[in-house]
Amino acid sequence: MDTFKLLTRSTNIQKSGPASRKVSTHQTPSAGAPVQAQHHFENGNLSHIQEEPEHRGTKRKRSAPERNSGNDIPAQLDFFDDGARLLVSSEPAKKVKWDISKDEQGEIQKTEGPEEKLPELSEGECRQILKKHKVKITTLGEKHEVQQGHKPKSTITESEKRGHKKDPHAQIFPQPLTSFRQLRSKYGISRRLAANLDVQGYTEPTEVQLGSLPLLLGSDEDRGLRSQEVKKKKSKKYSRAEVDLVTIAPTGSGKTLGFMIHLLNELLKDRQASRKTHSEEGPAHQVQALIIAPTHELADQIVNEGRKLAVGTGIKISGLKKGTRLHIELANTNDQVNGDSGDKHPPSNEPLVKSEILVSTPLLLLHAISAKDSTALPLPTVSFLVLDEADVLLDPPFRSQTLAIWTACSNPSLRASLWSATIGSSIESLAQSTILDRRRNLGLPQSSKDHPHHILRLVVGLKDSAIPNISHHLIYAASEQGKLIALRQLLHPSAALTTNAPSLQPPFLIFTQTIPRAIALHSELLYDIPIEAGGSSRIAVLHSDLSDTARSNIMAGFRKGEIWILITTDLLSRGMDFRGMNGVVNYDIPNTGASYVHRVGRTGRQGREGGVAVTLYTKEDIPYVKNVANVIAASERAKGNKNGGLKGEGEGVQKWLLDALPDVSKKTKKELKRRGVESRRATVEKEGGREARRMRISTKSGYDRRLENRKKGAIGGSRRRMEQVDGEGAGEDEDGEGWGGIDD
Ligand SMILES: Nc1ncnc2c1ncn2[C@@H]1O[C@H](COP(=O)(O)OP(=O)(O)OP(=O)(O)O)[C@@H](O)[C@H]1O
Repeated sequence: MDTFKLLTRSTNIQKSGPASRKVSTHQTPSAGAPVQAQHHFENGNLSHIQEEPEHRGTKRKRSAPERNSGNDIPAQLDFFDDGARLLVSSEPAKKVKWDISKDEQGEIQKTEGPEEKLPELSEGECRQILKKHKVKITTLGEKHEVQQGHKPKSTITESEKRGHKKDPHAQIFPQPLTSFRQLRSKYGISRRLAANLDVQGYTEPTEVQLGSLPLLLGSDEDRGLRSQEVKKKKSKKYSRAEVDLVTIAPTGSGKTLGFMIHLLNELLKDRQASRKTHSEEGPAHQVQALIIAPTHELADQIVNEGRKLAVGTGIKISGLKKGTRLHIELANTNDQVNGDSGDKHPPSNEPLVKSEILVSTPLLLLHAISAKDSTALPLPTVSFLVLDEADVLLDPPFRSQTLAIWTACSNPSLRASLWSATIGSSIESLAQSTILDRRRNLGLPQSSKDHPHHILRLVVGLKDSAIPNISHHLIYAASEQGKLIALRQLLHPSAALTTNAPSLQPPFLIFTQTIPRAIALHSELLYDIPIEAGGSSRIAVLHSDLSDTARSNIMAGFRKGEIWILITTDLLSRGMDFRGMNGVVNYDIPNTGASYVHRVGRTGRQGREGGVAVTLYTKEDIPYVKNVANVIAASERAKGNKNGGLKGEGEGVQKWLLDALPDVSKKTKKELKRRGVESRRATVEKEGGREARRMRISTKSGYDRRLENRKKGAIGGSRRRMEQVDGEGAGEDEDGEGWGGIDD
């Protein structure tokens, strides 16, 4: 089953270099055009950018390794290529040699190749590079000391010219990160971390990393918030970035790596600093960074990714387990409640969770820090809070939990960063006010020259839009039965040859609106895969009503390629990174435009071409489907498909359809977001079951169903009668007397 092993992003920590990745020669559709680290908006890569200033006559000495020319991808990133190509194209001479051996203290002795020492780019060059990669960074919140010279003239307002206060939403142009080498040469990340990045095959930053890492790792000069002249005068000492960051970047663009590099670097620097000042480290493995994610599956994935980067650094990353308490007193209370003696956890400075980075869902973490009266106990050791999929975490039902955790982070130097492919303005404002209120409540100074604090927003590409490198199909299926027929057509390998249906090869995900619908669809499709191909074991259903163990077994099966088709709810719509995912089927339309963006973003990751997103809709969906149609049209426009996107037959959204679909009112949108299409929630108990019958997932006619039910009833009845007879006989001995049990 090598074909489907492409999904494996996780389980084992990679020990060897990218060239030794097990690659398949099989070309799946989503292998498509080769993978590029930067992909979404720029056909070229950074080599173009680096050439440009030279074209314009700026002399720049570059010791950086050459990148593959043109649109050739770095061999390390071409997960679908065959081994031969990897051997031919990887040029060992140009790779940094990280000959790492550990000494007794776990320190690294290494031999490094040449480090990339690029001179500072001028403001114009920064602006050009960021623009080319559609990276836009603005300051939010407090008034900032933005250098007049750092602002494009066109954005300087009349009042600013007259010397009034500067626009708080000014665009800034930080030094972009044009290669991962700069992480070491310019931002001084640890050698081990740099080596781990190299081993994992990361050489070229993606757009979101290009923009976010200088903001998080650099100084105010690197961020374009203070003139470079100041920097030249000052020695470049380590100082923690006083930046809270809101990042909005497309699905699959590498946000996880962005925040993980930042956290690991900060924690390693902290450790180094505390070694220097106290000649010893602080308490080992104290929780210093929290990463909150909406689902267990995503939390597990983050832990896995983090561990690969943390190999050999001594930094521990773990996922919070059910029932774990973060405070000694809470753990002891638990013991007392459970009748334990209480001396299991004698008061000490030993942390209960021995990890520097803790990843959790909001509810689990809140339980871990909540006292009996439900108040959240403070987390003073936490200096970093990362909200992955921040928009969903700051929306009901997670909002109150997330805010309670945020408030519990009482460390004055807490830095927060929020990441998602979709963050609406209301969530952005909530984040901003939470940051500012928290500072006020802690009595921290507002941003000033001496205590600069910035809230920055980074947007990559078109805000809140679906990635342009997948093909979107919006298919009208009239009724529930029609949807099932359409789905079976998609499942049939020859569908694309005989009809206009898009080609959809496993592995793929199918999303439904509710858990009962996912279960119903699963039992309907269970026997659609021929026995010779693995039969019912190839298809599975995953939802939050399953036990944790069942959930992780299914995830492991899907990642290993044993399961080809996974039916699920929005549980897996966010953050999950399955390599080589060929498609996504929205069996039920998503509740919001953002939900569409995230669901379809499970394919086409890292810029892979060939991913397919199919959305089926019925006449019940017509009042709501414009939400989705608008997102598809925007994505097609981003592709350069000006007419609204009729690229292939049945692909995208045709303009006439977009015009014909009714607009969705604000009220309806709100209701839809909360409940989905109401008729799909109907149960047999309601309305005499009529609506439920209409929305049922089944191809069987009413007549067949009645026959089947009668048959089932008859079988059930006869079984009950048999049991009754058996029951009457049971408990009687041969003499017909009741059994009296065992005498003492
Ligand atoms: N610089 C890079 N070069 C090559 N691959 C990268 C790079 N950065 C990240 N990746 C890979 O890209 C994939 C997607 O990354 P990630 O899961 O972080 O995306 P994301 O932006 O968080 O997406 P989502 O919004 O869906 O959560 C991962 O498999 C990751 O290993």
